[in-house]
Amino acid sequence: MLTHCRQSRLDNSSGGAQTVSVSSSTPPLRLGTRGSDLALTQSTTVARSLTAATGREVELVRIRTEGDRSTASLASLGGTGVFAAALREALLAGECDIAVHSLKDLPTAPTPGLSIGALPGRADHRDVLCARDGLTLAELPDGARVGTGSPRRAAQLRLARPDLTVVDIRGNVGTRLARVGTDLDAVVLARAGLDRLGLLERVTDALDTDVMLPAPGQGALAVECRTEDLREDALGDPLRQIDHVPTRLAVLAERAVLRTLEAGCAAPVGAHARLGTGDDGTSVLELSVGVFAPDGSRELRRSRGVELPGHPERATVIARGTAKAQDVALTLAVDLGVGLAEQLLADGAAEIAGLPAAEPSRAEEGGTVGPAPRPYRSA
Ligand SMILES: NCc1[nH]cc(CCC(=O)O)c1CC(=O)O
Repeated sequence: MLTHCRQSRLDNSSGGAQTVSVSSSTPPLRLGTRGSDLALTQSTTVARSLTAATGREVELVRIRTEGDRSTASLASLGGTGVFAAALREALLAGECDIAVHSLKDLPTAPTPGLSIGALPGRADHRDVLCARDGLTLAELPDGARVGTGSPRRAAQLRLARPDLTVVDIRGNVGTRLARVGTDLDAVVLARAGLDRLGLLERVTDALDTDVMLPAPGQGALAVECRTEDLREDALGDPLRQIDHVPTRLAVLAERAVLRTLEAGCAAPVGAHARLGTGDDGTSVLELSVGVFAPDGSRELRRSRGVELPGHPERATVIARGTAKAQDVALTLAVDLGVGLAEQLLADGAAEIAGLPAAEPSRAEEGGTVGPAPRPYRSA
């Protein structure tokens, strides 16, 4: 199932990344990546920031996945994590040391032996419309054809514009964009992916969360590794250098929603959390969740906030040690997501979104979103 293709190391690569030569006794970190443009861009970004932060050389190892080969719609592939599975296999087989995933494509169930060792600062979380002739969502003509393979986006498009024809499409970002102005009037994509690919000029309308709640974790990258390696400074230190606490708190809450609803990345569920400042200067984590009937006939939206101790938004690089404030903040973030999801379930979310009747469980809490809690500076 896995095919590998060694790529040249990142030092001396063009693009202005700062790389530092290291002694030949330090082996490069091997970063497993899918071969799509988006995956390679994301992997290269993480590789460069690791090298810039630590001087450690990073080598890309290409892994081919089922998700890349299939031409079936993501909805029809059914299972979550088609993209992640091969990278995880390669990590467990020792064929690479770290793997970069789009967090939103990563199943919430923990993989024994693997952990998310770093969550770099998140890019823009929003979905955007790329339409012909610069059209916004409101300006699309009656019955316009809009492409997406995501039941979450399809449901919200139908809610916003019941007249639209939503077309189930698949393929990489470039393939989707190429259909705009030919058989489609527009497609909906993640702004983060377009940004990474240098394609922001194709955006004709940024969809705010009141119209289009993004996928939990959208815009965030996850760096996964073998849990045992995380305890070694050789890997643990570089990963801690690129970890971003506000991102970790936000996506913990969002993914706790998904897990509690027992929903996968293809479910019609949107969530977005952000760390803000309350009236009195306190840190507040605010979470908005929506579950949608796939046909756009119903929606259920709820928001909730929680005050966090200290000032996690100021901590971009985590120091080693223990701090009670961080344990408390991470727990509060998970509780926020679990609590809001339980409320949604009580209000009928499983029926509306066609989810398996979920039994709330906290057993897996924290399992895939990181190693042992580490402190932020709670000044
Ligand atoms: N499901 C595919 C996928 N996975 C991650 C991104 C973009 C980057 C991100 O959302 O983090 C995309 C493309 C898209 O949804 O437009």
